[in-house]
This record gives sequence, C-alpha cells and structure tokens, in this order.
Amino acid sequence: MEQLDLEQWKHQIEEWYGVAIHHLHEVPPIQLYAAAAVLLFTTILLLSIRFLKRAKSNTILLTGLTGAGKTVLFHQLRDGSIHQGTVTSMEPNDDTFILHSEKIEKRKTKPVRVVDVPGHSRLRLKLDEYLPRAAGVVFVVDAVDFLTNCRAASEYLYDILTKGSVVRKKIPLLILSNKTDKASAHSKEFICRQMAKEIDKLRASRSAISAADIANEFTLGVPGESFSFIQCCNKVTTADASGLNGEISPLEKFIREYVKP
Ligand SMILES: Nc1nc2c(ncn2[C@@H]2O[C@H](COP(=O)(O)OP(=O)(O)OP(=O)(O)O)[C@@H](O)[C@H]2O)c(=O)[nH]1
Ligand SMILES: [Mg+2]
Repeated sequence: MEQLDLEQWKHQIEEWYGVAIHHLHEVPPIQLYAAAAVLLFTTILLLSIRFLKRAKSNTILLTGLTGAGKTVLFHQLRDGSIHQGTVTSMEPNDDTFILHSEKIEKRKTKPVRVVDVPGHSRLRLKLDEYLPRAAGVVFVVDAVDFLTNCRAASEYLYDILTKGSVVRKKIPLLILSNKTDKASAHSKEFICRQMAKEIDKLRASRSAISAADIANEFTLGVPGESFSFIQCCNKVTTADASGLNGEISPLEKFIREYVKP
C-alpha cells in the first residue's frame, strides 16, 4: 500500500516537473534572467540586513544616580583628565573615541562610543534610546554617599535590569563603586549585598502591584529565593574605581571585554 502511494507521488512530481519545464521554455529568456536577478538581489539584501543587525555594537552606557561621578569617568576615559564634573549634566555626553590610556600606549584599537546618561530622573528616559544599541552598561554608584542613596540606586538598577532590551539581549552590566579614593567609601561587596537586599524588597512590592501599572517588562530573580545578581540572565559584575584619581582600569577592562579592540 505504502509502495503504491510512493509510486503515485513519484509520478505526480514527474508530471509537475514536466509542466514546469514546459512553461519555463515558453517564458522569454530575458524574463527568466530578470527573475533570477531579482531573486539574487533580494537574497543579498536580506543577508546584508541580517549581517548589519548582528554587527557588534561599540556603545557603552554610563548610568547611575546624579552625583555618582559618571561625567568625571567619561572625561577620564576620553581625555585622561577630569575636565569638569561638578555640575549636574543636563544632556548626555555622547562621543566615539579611542580610550585615552590606549592612545598613550599607541596601540592600534577600535574606537568606543561612550554615552554618559545624566542621573536626573527626567533625563533617565534617554537611556531607552541608547539601550537597544548597547554592548554593555556601567551602573556607577557613589561608594561614599551610598547608604543614603541605596534605595534610589537600587530602584534605578532594578528598572534597568528588568528592561526588555537588557533581558532579551543579555546586555552585561558592571556595578562600579566609584570614589574609592575616599577612606569612607564602602566596599563593592558591601554595596552589592545591600543593593541585592533592596532589590529583593522591590521584587516583592512591585509584583504586588497590578501588572497593568508596572512599567517593568520582566521580573527578576527566582521565586521563593532571595535575590542575588547571579540570578540575572545577563552577566552582572562589580568593580572599584576612582574617577577623580584616574583609577579606572577595571572600567576599561570591562569596556574592552565587550567592545573588542
Ligand atoms: N572623591 C571623589 N569625588 C568624585 C569622584 N568622581 C566624581 N566625584 C565628584 O562627584 C561629583 C559629581 O560628579 P559628576 O561626574 O558630575 O556626577 P554625575 O554622575 O555625572 O552626575 P549627573 O550628571 O548629575 O548625573 C563632583 O563633585 C565630582 O568632583 C571620585 O572618584 N572621587
Ligand atoms: Mg554628569
């Protein structure tokens, strides 16, 4: 029975093939060439779009509360000096450059686009414009004034970690404890522990709000377990820095891990 079915199919296919060839012979060659050219062009176009979409981003975002030291870090990365950083930024600093330390070493490297997104709550919305193209996000924390800002910083970090663009693309994030030149600076381990605890509380309170009211697209952590950054689907790491003193090598290392030289 199966053998019969197979035979029938074979005949049918041969018949279709014959009809197709017959029709092809009727089509003027010029039309055939035109069709082949269109097919080839479309394939090349689709492949190029795919390739461009996959092209590695060279954008690193500096985020964090106002006063954390993002602008100072931005200038250290670009110019090797603090330039100015004492005024609250009202616009993002957005520039593409070779890292200053690499310029000194005269190494041949790829430029990095660094965007310093102001921490003012109204300007943070700008982050959404840059996130889809980010190769990495740096969350700068003032390690000196940390305790008073812990809740606000954790809320901002929670918002970033639950954004669809971050979760879907698994954008790596570095929690950078800044201002470690000051003796009163808290350790990065302490900062991460406290922020994880705050995020744990936020998780409970935010999931209690009706789904329609929350802007966060994804939830964090594992239900029934205390929150830890290891549970994030993107890689979350920590490092120390002092923008003021130019101690930024862990930040540069993070940048070069995700924007290859
Ligand atoms: N001690 C110390 N102070 C720093 C350091 N980095 C920045 N500051 C100081 O912190 C203040 C804020 O620095 P900014 O770089 O302007 O902070 P920001 O994160 O850009 O702030 P917004 O633009 O408001 O989002 C300034 O007075 C800096 O001099 C640091 O590494 N050590
Ligand atoms: Mg600034």
